[in-house]
Formats: sequence, structure tokens, C-alpha cells
Amino acid sequence: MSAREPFGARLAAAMDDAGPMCAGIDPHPGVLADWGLPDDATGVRELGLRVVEALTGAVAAVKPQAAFFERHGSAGVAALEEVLAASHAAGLLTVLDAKRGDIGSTMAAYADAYLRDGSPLAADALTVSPYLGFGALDPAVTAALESGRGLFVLCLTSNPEGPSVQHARRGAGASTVTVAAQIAAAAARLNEGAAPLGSIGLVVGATVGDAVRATGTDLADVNGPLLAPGVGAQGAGARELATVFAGAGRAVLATSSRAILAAGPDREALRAAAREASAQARAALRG
Ligand SMILES: O=c1ccn([C@@H]2O[C@H](COP(=O)(O)O)[C@@H](O)[C@H]2O)c(=O)[nH]1
Repeated sequence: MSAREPFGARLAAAMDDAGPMCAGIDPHPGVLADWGLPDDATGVRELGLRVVEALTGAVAAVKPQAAFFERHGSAGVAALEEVLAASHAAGLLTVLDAKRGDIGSTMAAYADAYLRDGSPLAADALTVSPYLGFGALDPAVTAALESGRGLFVLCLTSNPEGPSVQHARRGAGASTVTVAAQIAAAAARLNEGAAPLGSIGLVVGATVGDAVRATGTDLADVNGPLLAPGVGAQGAGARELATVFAGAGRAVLATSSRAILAAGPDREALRAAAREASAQARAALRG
């Protein structure tokens, strides 16, 4: 067992302090250009480090999107390692958005890469995909719980293509159950008894409209954090957060990337945009 407090407890404390907002670190080519940075590994490194420096204390967590670092090969991955290390040094929680998922034996290697003390790519939490079966995530669940880290399991994603898989039903007659509801129930079982919040969270987009009700997904009983992408560039705002997460608001960590980064590169403007997004999320989810 780890000396570190469980991720759920650390995240709950960070959200109480800074508000329920996570800033995404997504160095798109266009964002790098707007910041006057090159579209290479030095550019993504610089953007990531500036975000961490500017937003420590203003948001509960940062969420580097692995894809934008991997685009630049090994130098980009080295930049991601530096951004993670700077966040840890600053005491800022990290959610690495890499959406890993594979057969159990390979999942164990992903767990080793992202959820093990001493690994250069270790984050406080990792996004994972349950579409090889929730049970295939077991090595990551074990590694996360043993090391005081967390997972966010894709449940109802923010993109329009998600429902074709996530709303699918199994069973017959009145006893059908959706894929999303099964994922939420599996997470709830892993979080049973945890306080103030378990460490096995879900990804539920702020853009999903009526999908929580329509799929019979019980968010109120998950007892784990709910990562809510879709705020800002994908069109969701305070109203959508309040509606989608009614009854479960205290567990929600809203996340926004492009809309916050658009305020940069000026440090004070970036910090002000993040603080404003955080205040709006707090009012919508905890007001
Ligand atoms: O359902 C999901 C899961 C993950 N994401 C990721 O979040 C950010 C969103 O970026 P914005 O610029 O705020 O739109 C991005 O890294 C996605 O890969 C998501 O959008 N939806």
C-alpha cells in the first residue's frame, strides 16, 4: 500500500480548495501558433510548463492529452514527462488523458507505465477504455488503488459517435441494461465504502444532454469522481453541467482545454480565464 492518500480523497480536497475545474493541456498546432511557439517538441514542452506554472492553485488538476505530445515522437514523450514532473513538484494533480485499454496482460504494462511510483510517465490518474471488457482493466485498478492513484473509465463520452456503443442494450424485455449503466455499476462496486470519494471515476461528457437518464446510468451512486469534458470548445457550459450532473454535482471535475488555452500565452490572462471557468463550474455544480 502507498503512503500517499487515495486519489479520490486528494481530488476531493483539491476541488474544495480550487474549485471543480481541470485545465486540459492540449497543444494543438493552432494553439501553439497562437502562443508563438513552434509545432515541435520544444513547443509542447514550453506550453505545458507555462500552463502548470500559471495555473497552480487556480484549478484542481491539469489534464495533459498524450496524443499532442506523442505526435512529436520520443522528444514529445520526454516533454510530457517533464510536464508531469513539474506538476507533481508544484503539488498540482495530473490526469493523463491517454485512454488506454487492452487485454489484461498488456494492461498490466500500461499500469506499470502510468500508475507506478518511479515511472517517468506516472500521473495521479489515467483515462482508460473499458471496451475490451471492464474486467480487462483489473491490473490498472489494482495498481491505482495500491499506489494512491485513480482511473477515469470512459462511460458516456462527449463526442456524437459515443452513443452507438455506449447506449447499446443487453438483455431482453424489461430487464435490458445499457453499456454505460454497466460501466457505472462496475465503478460503483469498486468505490463501495470509500470516503469522501472513491478513486475509480468515470468520464461523462458535459455535452451528453439527456443520456444519463436515457441510458439508466446511476451517477449518484458511483461514489467516485466524474470527469466532465466538453466544456468550452465543444459547446457545453454551466447550464449543461448543472443539468447533466443533477444530483451528482459534488463528484464532478469539469475539464476544458482549448477554451482556457485561448486566453494564453499571457500568464495573468490564462490564470484569470481558468479561475473564471472554475468559479462558473463551482456555481453550476455546487451552488
Ligand atoms: O469524452 C471525452 C473524453 C475525453 N475528451 C478529451 O478532453 C479534451 C477536450 O478538449 P476541448 O478543447 O476542451 O474540447 C480533449 O483532450 C479530448 O481528447 C473529450 O473531449 N471527450
